[in-house]
Amino acid sequence: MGRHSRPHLVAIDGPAGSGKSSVSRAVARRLGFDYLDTGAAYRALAWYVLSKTIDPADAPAVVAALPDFDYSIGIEPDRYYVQVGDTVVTDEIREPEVSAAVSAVARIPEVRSHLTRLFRTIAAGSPRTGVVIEGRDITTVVAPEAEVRILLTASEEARMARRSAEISTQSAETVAEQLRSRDRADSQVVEFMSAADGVITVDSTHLDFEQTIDAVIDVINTRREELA
Ligand SMILES: Nc1ncnc2c1ncn2[C@@H]1O[C@H](COP(=O)(O)OP(=O)(O)O)[C@@H](O)[C@H]1O
Ligand SMILES: Nc1ccn([C@@H]2O[C@H](COP(=O)(O)OP(=O)(O)O)[C@@H](O)[C@H]2O)c(=O)n1
Repeated sequence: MGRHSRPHLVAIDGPAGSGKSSVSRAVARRLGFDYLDTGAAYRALAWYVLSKTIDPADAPAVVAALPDFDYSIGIEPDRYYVQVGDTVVTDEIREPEVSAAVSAVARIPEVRSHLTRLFRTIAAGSPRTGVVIEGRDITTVVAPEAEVRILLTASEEARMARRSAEISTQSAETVAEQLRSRDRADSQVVEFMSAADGVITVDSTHLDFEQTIDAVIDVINTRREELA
């Protein structure tokens, strides 16, 4: 068994509601890996910008706020938290106001390069055998060298239904419209609707949660055998 007999990085991209966070966390748990949710950092930055009453569309003002953006995240699958400075924002970053502001900060190139560096540092600091990293540009920009690269997709209908089942404070139509408009804005900046070269697509439209975890584990095991 060589040093490369196990994948160190598993990169998972996909659109909103495809199951990236929940599936990545479950896969990490099963493998004894850490789990890095990159969307949380974009969300936390959007939360931070709003808390400073900065307009998320004011790119120079957002970039000027980056040096003071003191971010931390729990990467153990069972100790997930998101913190900015001394404030725990794990729940706040899922609020509709943050979801509505996040694409504006995510389209700023300096924000992307700043956070990309941060993600690489966090992943490199993991004491575990491997890390599952999940987002929109992990397979292409953040960790294109990852041993396993997966695009997790699901039909728009399935994704909207899953997300609206989670959010009880808004109507299904509102949730769906917000998700569609965020996907549209995000896909102008990064390509996550089709798989890049060497990236394996897992379509979860007709799979339940457990079946999706199994499908991702199968892809990882197949790659392990190829690399062994
Ligand atoms: N294959 C699946 N079948 C049904 N529900 C799923 C499946 N995968 C994920 N979910 C559920 O869908 C919702 C959205 O998943 P989430 O992991 O938050 O997606 P993402 O991180 O891609 O936005 C969650 O409630 C999750 O439990
Ligand atoms: N690698 C990433 C991850 C997230 N993002 C941005 O962060 C937002 C929130 O990501 P998320 O993964 O928490 O979103 P959901 O798909 O879970 O709703 C996305 O809508 C993108 O604007 C990004 O640009 N690049």
